[in-house]
Amino acid sequence: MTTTSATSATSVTTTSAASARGLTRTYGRGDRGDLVVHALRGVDLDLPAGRFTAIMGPSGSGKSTLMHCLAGLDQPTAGEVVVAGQRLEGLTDDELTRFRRDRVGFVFQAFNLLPMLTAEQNIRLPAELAGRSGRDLRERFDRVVDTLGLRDRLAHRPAELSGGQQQRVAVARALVGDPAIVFADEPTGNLDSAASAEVLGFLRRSVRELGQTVVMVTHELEAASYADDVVILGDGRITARLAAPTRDALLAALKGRAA
Ligand SMILES: Nc1ncnc2c1ncn2[C@@H]1O[C@H](COP(=O)(O)OP(=O)(O)OP(=O)(O)O)[C@@H](O)[C@H]1O
Repeated sequence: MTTTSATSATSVTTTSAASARGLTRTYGRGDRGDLVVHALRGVDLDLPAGRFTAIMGPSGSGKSTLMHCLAGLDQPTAGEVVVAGQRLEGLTDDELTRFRRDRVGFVFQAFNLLPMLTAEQNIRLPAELAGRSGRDLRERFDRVVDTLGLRDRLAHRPAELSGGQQQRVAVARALVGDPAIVFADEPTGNLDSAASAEVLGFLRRSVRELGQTVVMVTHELEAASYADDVVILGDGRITARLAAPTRDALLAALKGRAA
């Protein structure tokens, strides 16, 4: 551990946007002679609401597995996950689908916009599928669109937008349903540095101005520098947790030594 570790309490508290206790994910079955992979080895983590947290670590350290378990996209082998006060263990597939639709926003490396829909239709679609409508949705839509600077792009289809603009549309889509937490998986992986800076700046604004909780997996030091907190994984465990780290502190923690 380079700095403060995650809390060592044994049961999950529900005041965080997301918490994990003893989160373990193993792939493969040793009894068939397969290679068993320990993707997560008992992770304890609390992600405070209203903050921007980056998850970093070497390839294969468990970042995506952690995010998928927290987002209800993967089932842990053992341990507890609570997101927005909801314990995920024991939920049926339908309940998990509803939970994700209603409480979680996603931003992926590939923007995953529907090509035949305009930016506005793409942004509204998940909230409308979740049955939201009326003044609350309109007000939230306006706030998100203005925060992301998309007002003059709403009638464009994805093919008529730059990569950075498409990712801003994807961020708006994730935010418009007012989710308890937004998970961003390498959101700048397909963007050049100018577009990356723009998208990261908007993610940070969504935290500052809309009170959003954002968790982002990234390989990029530059991207992590936009976060309030950085959690570093190594071989399925948290090896460091840093608040607003400098680039040098982050590099040192990634290399497993004090700055
Ligand atoms: N479905 C799966 N079946 C078997 N092994 C898996 C599966 N998913 C992930 N793993 C293994 O679990 C470990 C953690 O993988 P994970 O994708 O979470 O790491 P990561 O830190 O996100 O890596 P990267 O930065 O390369 O995306 C790796 O050893 C990976 O090969």
